[in-house]
Amino acid sequence: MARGRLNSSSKAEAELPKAKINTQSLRNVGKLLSYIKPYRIKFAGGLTFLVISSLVGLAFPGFFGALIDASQGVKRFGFIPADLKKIGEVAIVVLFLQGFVSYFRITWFVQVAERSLAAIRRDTYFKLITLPMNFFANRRVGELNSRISADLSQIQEVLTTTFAEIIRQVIILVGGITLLVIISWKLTIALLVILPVLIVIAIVFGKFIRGISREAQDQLAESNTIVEETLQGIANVKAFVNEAFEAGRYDKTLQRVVTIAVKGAKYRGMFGAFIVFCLFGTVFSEIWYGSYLVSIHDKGLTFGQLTNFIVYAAFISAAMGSLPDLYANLQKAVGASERVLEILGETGEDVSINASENEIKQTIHGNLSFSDVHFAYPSRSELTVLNGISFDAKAGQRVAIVGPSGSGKSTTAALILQFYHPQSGTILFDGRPADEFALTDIRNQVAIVPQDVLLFGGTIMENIAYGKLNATKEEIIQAAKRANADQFITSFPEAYETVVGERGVKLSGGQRQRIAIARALLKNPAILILDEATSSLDSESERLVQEALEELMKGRTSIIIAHRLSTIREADKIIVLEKGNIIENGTHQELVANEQGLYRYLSQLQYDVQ
Ligand SMILES: Nc1ncnc2c1ncn2[C@@H]1O[C@H](COP(=O)(O)OP(=O)(O)OP(=O)(O)O)[C@@H](O)[C@H]1O
Repeated sequence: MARGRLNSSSKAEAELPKAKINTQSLRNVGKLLSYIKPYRIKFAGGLTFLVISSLVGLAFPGFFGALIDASQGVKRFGFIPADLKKIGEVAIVVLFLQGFVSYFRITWFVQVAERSLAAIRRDTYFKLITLPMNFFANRRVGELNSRISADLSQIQEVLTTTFAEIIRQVIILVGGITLLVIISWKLTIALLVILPVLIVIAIVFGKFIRGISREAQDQLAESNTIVEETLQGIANVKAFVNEAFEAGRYDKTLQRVVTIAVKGAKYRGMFGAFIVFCLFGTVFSEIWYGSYLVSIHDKGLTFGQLTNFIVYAAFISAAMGSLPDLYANLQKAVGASERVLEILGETGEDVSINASENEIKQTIHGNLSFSDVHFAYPSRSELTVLNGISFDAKAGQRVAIVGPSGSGKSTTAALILQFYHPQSGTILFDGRPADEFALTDIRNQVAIVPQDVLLFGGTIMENIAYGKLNATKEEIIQAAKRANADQFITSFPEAYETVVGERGVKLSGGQRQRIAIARALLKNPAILILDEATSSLDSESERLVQEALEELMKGRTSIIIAHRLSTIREADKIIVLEKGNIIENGTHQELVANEQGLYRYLSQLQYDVQ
């Protein structure tokens, strides 16, 4: 499973799929071009300079011919004298202008592309993080990540380079052929008969060889996966004494890489021989025929014209050779744009990109009710997860939700946070339906201490401040003290500046939980959801976490998703869920009194009922 996933992502990175270019797909891409609009003047300037620099680039070899002819006393163009010095002076002015135009063309294009791309990146990222949870249920993170990296980089390449290159090469191709015809139509016909055939063969052959090297790359990725897997699970490999097995497995894939690479090398060699023979053969034949035309003085060519011809022929062969790759790049960018547009077209949640607009407008005091809530996850609509749930939590009360795994406890929490919306029934805050509140008002006044606390790569200080971004240092330290976290934090040499997360210090489960509690304390919510960790902590850590939780729960409505029943005896109300139904409801004392009840049974499993 893991291997398949890793492979497919490395393949995706190697080659983005191409899309068909038609009016519909171009119209779609046109929508992304609206990001260029603010910079349209620069873009138009860049385009104009591009056309000028391409035309000048095309005209420049004319000087070579003129120089050679002038050296032999032949005057090529009426407007350029047959004087080496004068030709040199004109050429320097043209070169200077060309440099000037090229500089602005490149910097302007890159400026426009970088700025518009940053705007597209920002919008895509913002859209992604404000999309409803359900969107993420159906997609893999890796896939979404590639939208922001690979797809947008492809669009960027087209905007910065490919687009300009296509225009330049087309101008060179059309202009070059026209000039060739003017110089010598006989040589041009000879060239145009051979060149396209050669180029088509070269492209087809090149594609075939690329296919083989991609196959070798995929195979190599497969072998890298083995290394990754075994190193990650090295303890397993050693425990089962499977070193020899893994080495054999790795060796087998390496052999396959070598076989494919050797096969590729054979074709590559043939390709090289073909290029040497045919391409140089063509060049030789052209020069041979050209020299013959020069030798028959009356209807023939001048030396300068032959030189020009050779240079232009090189230009147009390069243009013909590069266009297929450029076109393929364009196709990939069209595909990438369509995928990015798909995300931009999704409907996001009602969250503003301006933090000031997300501030609390309506205060919630902490009364929470579920009224006949029915819910099924949109991605699995056939499975009813909550089947008519109704309960009340008055402001300041502690309500515990217990029940077997899969009974719908976490789903209830997700609904309180408005991650999903019930198909029927209502969730009420202070007696008013949730949809009468701004989404951000609800989420700003509900905090969750999750089972598995995710710390971001950054300092402990920053991680606690995630609960209130504008918190002062004193507030953060105060929250950490109340969460029983200050002591362990200050025991690190860098205290609050200690970097945690993937590249930093690893914190224990209990320490991470206390950071999460400090975060929630800073947020100071009216309603608190505690998703109790399933894995138990050692008793000292447990005591510290429990104390911190007591501090956190003070004075606010707390919904406790409990796995260990010992922690909820003092709850004002315990709701017992089974398969999405509330089957029991009452205080600990009331529920253990029910001899046939599920709660009593679950309690007996964990400890003796008292
Ligand atoms: N994102 C989701 N998409 C589809 N189905 C889901 C999703 N999350 C949970 N479910 C399903 O909903 C049901 C209830 O899951 P939920 O996580 O609410 O149970 P739980 O009581 O919290 O379980 P546990 O104690 O194991 O955490 C399960 O059948 C689960 O498979």
